[in-house]
Amino acid sequence: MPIQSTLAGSFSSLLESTLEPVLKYLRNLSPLARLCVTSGVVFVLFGQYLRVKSGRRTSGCALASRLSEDPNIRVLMLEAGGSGTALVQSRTPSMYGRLFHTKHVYGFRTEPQVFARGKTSFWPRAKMLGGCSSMNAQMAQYGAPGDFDVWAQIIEDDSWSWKNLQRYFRKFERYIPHPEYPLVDASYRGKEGPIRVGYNNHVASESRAFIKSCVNVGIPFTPDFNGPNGTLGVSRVMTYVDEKYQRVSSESAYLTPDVLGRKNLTVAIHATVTRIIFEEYKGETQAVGVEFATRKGGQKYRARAKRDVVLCAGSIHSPHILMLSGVGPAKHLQSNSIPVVLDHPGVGQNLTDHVVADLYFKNKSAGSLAWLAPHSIGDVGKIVMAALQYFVMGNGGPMATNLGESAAFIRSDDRKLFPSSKFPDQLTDSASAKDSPDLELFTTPFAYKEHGDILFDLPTYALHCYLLRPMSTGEILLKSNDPWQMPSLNPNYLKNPDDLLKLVRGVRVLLDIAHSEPLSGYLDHTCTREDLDHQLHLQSDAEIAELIRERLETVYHPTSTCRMAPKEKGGVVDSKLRVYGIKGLRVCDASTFPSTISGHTAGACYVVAEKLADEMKAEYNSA
Ligand SMILES: Cc1cc2nc3c(=O)[nH]c(=O)nc-3n(C[C@H](O)[C@H](O)[C@H](O)COP(=O)(O)OP(=O)(O)OC[C@H]3O[C@@H](n4cnc5c(N)ncnc54)[C@H](O)[C@@H]3O)c2cc1C
Repeated sequence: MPIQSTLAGSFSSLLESTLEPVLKYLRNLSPLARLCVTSGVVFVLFGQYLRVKSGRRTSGCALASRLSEDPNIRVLMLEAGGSGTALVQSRTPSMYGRLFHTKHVYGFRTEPQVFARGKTSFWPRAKMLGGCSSMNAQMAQYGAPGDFDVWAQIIEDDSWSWKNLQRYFRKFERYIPHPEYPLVDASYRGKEGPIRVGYNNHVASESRAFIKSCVNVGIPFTPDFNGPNGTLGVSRVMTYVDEKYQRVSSESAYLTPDVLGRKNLTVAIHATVTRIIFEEYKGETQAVGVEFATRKGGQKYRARAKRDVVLCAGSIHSPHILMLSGVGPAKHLQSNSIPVVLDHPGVGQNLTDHVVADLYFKNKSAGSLAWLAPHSIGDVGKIVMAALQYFVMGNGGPMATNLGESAAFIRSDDRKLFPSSKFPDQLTDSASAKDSPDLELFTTPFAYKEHGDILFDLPTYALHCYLLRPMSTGEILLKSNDPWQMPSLNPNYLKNPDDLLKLVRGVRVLLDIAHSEPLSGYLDHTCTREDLDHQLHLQSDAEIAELIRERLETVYHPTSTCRMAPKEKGGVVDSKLRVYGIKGLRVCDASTFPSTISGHTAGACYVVAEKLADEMKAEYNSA
């Protein structure tokens, strides 16, 4: 049956019969959740246009907010989790790690990584409003200009080039000038966007010293990683932390009470999309809605869309939902007893993730924040004082650290840092341009293992090196056709040998930095403990490579599993983020990145959503 007539003819009864259990469910939510979901909005699902979006995440909140600026566009957003802004661990910049093993997070583990000692890697992904922007490290570096020019080349559409995306970076951003950072050219930063960025986070003296030590080993200072001169250099990291020292997430910025008060926007939480519903119309397959449930084994609900279903479920769940719905590699779907709607070999492929190797040092100054995980009465005292400063006096302090405080973006073929006499190998250049980096070095005010599960019993400081342009890629596959069983994740870390060799270079330069003044003055290089890295510079490259394999972890940036690229090149969506071969179905999140970016992924997620919102509004209004 044609979609238009279904909506025109029978949508009110559909609303009552199909969604009454959800309405009942919504009425039974806790007061806080009620506020988030209903907040003056009536659960109305038809109008001039109807969209259904699954998930309310980094990209999803931005898209829903922008689309619903147009009163003619009706938006229903479905999110598997609850509110992020309601959680103190999300709002407080230093506390996001405390969410990792809670019900607000999907605690994925990768398949054993054969090139990294067969270890599995923990991949926390947010299950809450705002998605991973509600629990990320708040580092606001958006990648290098060349990354987006590569995107434009891959998808053969110049609207994705750096030059043309500038207006979207400015559109989401509201830069808060900071007296300590007068060198930033504020005229280059966005002024009126919803996402507040600036330098309001707490920074340890060691992280300031890191910047000077980097300059001393030959890495130039840059005032702004997102400035007109590109991203190479060392600096303090700009953050998604506001003037009140609170996290700025996609939820807090885009879903304000005003936005939630719009009559044409409905946000439902604890609503997990289990599959997309398709219908055949005039010989074409069309997405007409989604099926969702509040829990495994619970009642299933359906919501229909008049125009588009937009998946914003992130790099793991968007391909997962597509495959569960019959859109993916045909043989793989069949082997999981899923009827094939469309053979789409690219779905779940091209999984690309940034990996990090951590170095641990004993901190001999008073600045270490290792006491945030207390080991003594003295540590507890420090926590109490910090909590008073942050929560009672409201003036920030150590609890306002985002942990990733300073960073340097470098190239592994920089001959000043890596002279050919010591590093003779010619490694494949995977950077996006000659002035784009392939390695990031960053600091944290204490050392940790296993994503913070294991801490040291002494004051520490940590340096980290991560690979920005890995050449190893992997895949996401189904484990079964059960939507509640999480898929298999295999990023194939270090499959390409050059990835490891670049990390070895990164670790080498980190060790130089650690042994250069002024940072070296903070670290106790006389310490010989084997679980610390004060003697690591004495080891061979082969030994360092083994240490990297052992310590390798995700930096939480999986991308490109529903890649925007020509279909014959493994693309899943076109340059308007439409799934090839299916009408009314789009994807809008990090899964669509044509290739990964040389930095932190949240900014590009906002850009993708801002751009799509503009294009959808224009498209609908001209229809
Ligand atoms: C610990 C951590 C630290 C990070 N640090 C930084 C950083 O410092 N700077 C930076 O720029 N980036 C950082 N990132 C990465 C960045 O936050 C993500 O790349 C970005 O937020 C991804 O956005 P997204 O829209 O693709 O998906 P997500 O933000 O992951 O959103 C997906 C959403 O979909 C929902 N969902 C999933 N499945 C379903 C379903 N079936 N039905 C309904 N809803 C569903 C989820 O609950 C979630 O809300 C970090 C990420 C993590 C996890």
